[in-house]
Amino acid sequence: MNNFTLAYTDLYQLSMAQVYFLKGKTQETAVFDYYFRRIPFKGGYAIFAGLNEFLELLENLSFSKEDIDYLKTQNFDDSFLDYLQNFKFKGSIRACREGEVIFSTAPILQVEANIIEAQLIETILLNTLNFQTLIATKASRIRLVAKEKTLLDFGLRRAQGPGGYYATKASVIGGFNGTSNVVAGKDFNISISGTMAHSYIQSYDSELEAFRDFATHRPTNCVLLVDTYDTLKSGIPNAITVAKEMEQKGQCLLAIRLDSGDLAYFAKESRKLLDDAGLDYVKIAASNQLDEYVIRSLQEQDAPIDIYGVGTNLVIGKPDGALDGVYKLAFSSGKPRIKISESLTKTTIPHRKQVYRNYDKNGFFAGSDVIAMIEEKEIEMMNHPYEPYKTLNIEKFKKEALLQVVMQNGEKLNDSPSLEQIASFSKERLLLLPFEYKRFDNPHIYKIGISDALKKERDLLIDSHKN
Ligand SMILES: Nc1ncnc2c1ncn2[C@@H]1O[C@H](COP(=O)(O)OP(=O)(O)OP(=O)(O)O)[C@@H](O)[C@H]1O
Ligand SMILES: O=P(O)(O)OC[C@H]1O[C@H](OP(=O)(O)OP(=O)(O)O)[C@H](O)[C@@H]1O
Ligand SMILES: O=C(O)c1cccnc1
Repeated sequence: MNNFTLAYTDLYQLSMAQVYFLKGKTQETAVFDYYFRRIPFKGGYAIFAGLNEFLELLENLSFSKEDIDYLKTQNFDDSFLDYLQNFKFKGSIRACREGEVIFSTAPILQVEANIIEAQLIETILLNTLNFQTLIATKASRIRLVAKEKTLLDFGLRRAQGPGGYYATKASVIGGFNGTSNVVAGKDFNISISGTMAHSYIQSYDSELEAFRDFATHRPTNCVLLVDTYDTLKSGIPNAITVAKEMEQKGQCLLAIRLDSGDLAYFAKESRKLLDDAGLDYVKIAASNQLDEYVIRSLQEQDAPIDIYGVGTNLVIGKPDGALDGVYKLAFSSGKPRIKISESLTKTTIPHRKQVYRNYDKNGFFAGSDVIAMIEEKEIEMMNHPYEPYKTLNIEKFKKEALLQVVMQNGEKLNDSPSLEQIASFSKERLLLLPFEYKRFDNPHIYKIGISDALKKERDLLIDSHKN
């Protein structure tokens, strides 16, 4: 699916890059931070996703001859277009591991490159990381309430165009088990599964015949959709008949699927009918506008649902639809850089930085990360980034540096982890986050602070610009 070129960008990146180029800034180093300001879904954490695709894209990113021909029609300077023709990203990147549990304000990733390269990759970076992080976070919330139940992504048909491809991948990072999306299954080695549509049953004069043909010609992992006409009076009795016929052939019906009505009620009644027929191994799948709240409710109602198929609400990241991740200049030409805003929360944090996660004595996340200057070693205090008098003593906590070098001279330093490895890392990390931060309603606020040294630098820079 990755046939992007560097033209996958916003025009202003190219306009700025041309100015840098014509001003001879091809050797000028810049550092940019990637972070977001607000945790999506009013939640207490997010899950970082998309890093692997981003690094792979970046290694191969260039302008095609057709891109350059097109740019020739857009009033760019010929010498700049010659430079773009040979463009290759040669910078370095430090980042959290993909799957990491992340919070607002602290950099998740830092790019260091010549200013033209660093600027030109902004759009594709944000486009890749914001979306996958949003969807992995949504998936993680759904996993939290679904406990050990099987979660399948059914969203491709309602995704924002091709976004569905990466939504499927991100949903696995957040804890989904499989997908109906065939191409994502193939490319990312995700287990694919599926049932049948109402149209298939409607196309027959008899629901029973429809089930029977399906079971005969597609017996492996066969799931029968039982709600086309009357779930309890027709769908389930017909499914039982076909399950019994399958038994005669040494086959097993995997599941029935409910797709409308009161899913808890129908699941309970269906379970009874199946069990009474000696089909306790036949699972119950449910779908229909599910999200973390409906699934939480179904779980609380003890609905005997084994498999949840989740589509729209997952892949479009409803209700947020976007992560507000931003890419901000922190350092260039040997100087720290800042963007000042009326609102302190929009004032950027300058310098090359490291982010440390604090651990409590039991090895769980202690509820705070501190952003420090990259060269700082001992950090004893952290300051609220925007409220001057709020400080926290963090001396006693064990600390872990979250940003590690993942790309140098434009080359990835490590082999790409498999999706399974990323998902299992994410699961392990989420286990270290106390429940209060995972709560949907008014979750505990995870503290992000800045070190004394960084605060001093930032405030000096604000003062120097104000004067
Ligand atoms: N027992 C339940 N507890 C909580 N939410 C449920 C329960 N059963 C179903 N839901 C959810 O309630 C919503 C019902 O939506 P809607 O009224 O559109 O469904 P429906 O009328 O049964 O289905 P359709 O319109 O597809 O025939 C869905 O999001 C569904 O997942
Ligand atoms: O509700 P979502 O979470 O988005 O899950 C996917 C939905 O897509 C399908 O319906 P659709 O009406 O498209 O096709 P169908 O005829 O197979 O039901 C499926 O039956 C689910 O209801
Ligand atoms: O396999 C299914 O049941 C399925 C796939 C996509 C969307 N809705 C349902």
